[in-house]
Amino acid sequence: MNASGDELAPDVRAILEAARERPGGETRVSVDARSFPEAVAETEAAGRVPVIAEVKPTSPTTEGVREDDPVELAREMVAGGATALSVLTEPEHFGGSAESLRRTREAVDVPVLRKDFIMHEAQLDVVESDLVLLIARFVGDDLPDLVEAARDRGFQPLVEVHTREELTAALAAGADIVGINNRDLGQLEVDLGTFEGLAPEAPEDVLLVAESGVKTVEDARRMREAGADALLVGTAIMDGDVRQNTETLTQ
Ligand SMILES: O=C(O)c1ccccc1NCC(=O)[C@H](O)[C@H](O)COP(=O)(O)O
Repeated sequence: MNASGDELAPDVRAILEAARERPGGETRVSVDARSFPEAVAETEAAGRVPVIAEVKPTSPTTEGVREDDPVELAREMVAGGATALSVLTEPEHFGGSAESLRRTREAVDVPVLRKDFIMHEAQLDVVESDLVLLIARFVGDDLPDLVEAARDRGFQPLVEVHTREELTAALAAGADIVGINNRDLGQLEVDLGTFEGLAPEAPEDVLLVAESGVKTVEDARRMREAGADALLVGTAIMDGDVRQNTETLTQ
């Protein structure tokens, strides 16, 4: 696997370089995590679509910055029916912070994903969350150790993949929550066909999250029909009334 940064979009190379330099926490965290699989099952039982709504103030592919208090946005997303939240903690390219995550998790009772570009173990110790994102392409051969290190701290690791090779690596590392990212980190292009192509390769007992590019109810339906247990949605929820947008996608 390629963790070197070759063939990545310039924005992604910059994200990766900054991530490598970012310090970790000084004290090992220990999390009493809210169960994401249980939250998904409860949403399904209620006949709604499990959505992880993302508090994403900005990104390399978004115009402008949303300056609202992340806690207020998060509350609106939960009121709109979000099963879980994703909070960006990457500061330089996504406008996130560990403090936003800490405050948000305190204010809601749904599971919260820490959305960042974690490169080494000490970076797991920056802030508590229920789920933590590990990107297979970025961490390369360190993936099994990072999955174990995350679980040792009580986190539920969400391992992100984009290719068959990365999916194989995620499963070999013991991942049981896998995000298939429709956004290609090489060109930053989004293709919902990525999820459709890879989802059948995952075992039944793996919880599958369709990440990126879900904009409409039709997109959501398409991902669910392809086997998505949950959807991770940022831009389409952040653009306008976040409560209304979440309600529309979770119905
Ligand atoms: O969203 C970006 O512009 C981006 C650019 C470079 C690397 C990663 C990026 N996004 C990370 C994500 O995984 C998305 O925030 C997440 O899947 C939600 O996607 P979307 O609903 O399309 O905003």
